[in-house]
Amino acid sequence: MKDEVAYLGPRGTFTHEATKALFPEEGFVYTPCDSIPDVLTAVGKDQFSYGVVPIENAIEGSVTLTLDWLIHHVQVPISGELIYPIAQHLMIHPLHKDLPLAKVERVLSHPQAVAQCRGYLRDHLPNARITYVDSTADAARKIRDQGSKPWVAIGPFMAHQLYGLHVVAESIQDYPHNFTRFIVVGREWAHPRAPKEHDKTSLLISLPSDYPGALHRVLQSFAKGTINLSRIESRPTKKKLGTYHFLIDTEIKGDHPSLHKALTDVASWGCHVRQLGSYPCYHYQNIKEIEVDKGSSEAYNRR
Ligand SMILES: O=C(O)C(=O)Cc1ccccc1
Repeated sequence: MKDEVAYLGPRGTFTHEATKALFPEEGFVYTPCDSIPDVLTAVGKDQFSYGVVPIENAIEGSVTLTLDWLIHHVQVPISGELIYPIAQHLMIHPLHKDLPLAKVERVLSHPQAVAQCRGYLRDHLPNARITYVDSTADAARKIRDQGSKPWVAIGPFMAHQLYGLHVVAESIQDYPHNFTRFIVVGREWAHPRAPKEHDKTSLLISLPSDYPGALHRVLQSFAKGTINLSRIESRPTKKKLGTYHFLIDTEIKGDHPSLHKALTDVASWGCHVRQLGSYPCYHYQNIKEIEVDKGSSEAYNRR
């Protein structure tokens, strides 16, 4: 019986690449889902052992859909992380491979991919209409299926191969060193061969409403336990403008006594604490023997 891994599909997404790097063994079946919520919901219903979705990008920041779905809609633990290189390519149906960019009428891609290439699009495709779709490979598939339309997609090198498109321009993201953090959700997991970079515990902390300086006191509790915080981000509670949940990533194992002490302290004076997961973190550089997107590995090597 093979363990099933759901990922943001269709085949050819960056998430597909990351899934192959995270689960390289024969013993897994990869199943593409249409959207990030579909992945997280299906894992939450135990339809899959694992799920893989993007959570943060080096240029555009957090994938807020992932964060909000984890906060408000599902209770699935984060069980792993991979930092993976991203190279965005501009691709077009072969029927239009000689079309001047000025004649392109529409650009399709995932919001994150569009945001990573805003400068390029302003300079080279100022008149094209932006259409957001659920993933980069979904955009490539639509260009294949809408052959006669003068449209382009932004996405991974592998997507142009899978969907028979022509690459108009490679690595069009506005900044070099473009990486995305992908998370594994579901069952406990560790990479079968790669050395982990470090452990991480992600927390969701909600402050008491009537406590001036509460956030400072939370940070003090971590500082007192010499717990390094690698990220802190506020997300709306969606209940009232100006009220937030705080997502805090700590570089410590979830069962470490120092973390237990800090969280006991913050809970004692009215904070609500939810552990989103405690998990090993990996970086692409340590996962050498995995098939990767040509553009991404080239982009990585050009870092
Ligand atoms: O995985 C994909 O291809 C996506 O569409 C999500 C995404 C978009 C941009 C960078 C990383 C992941």
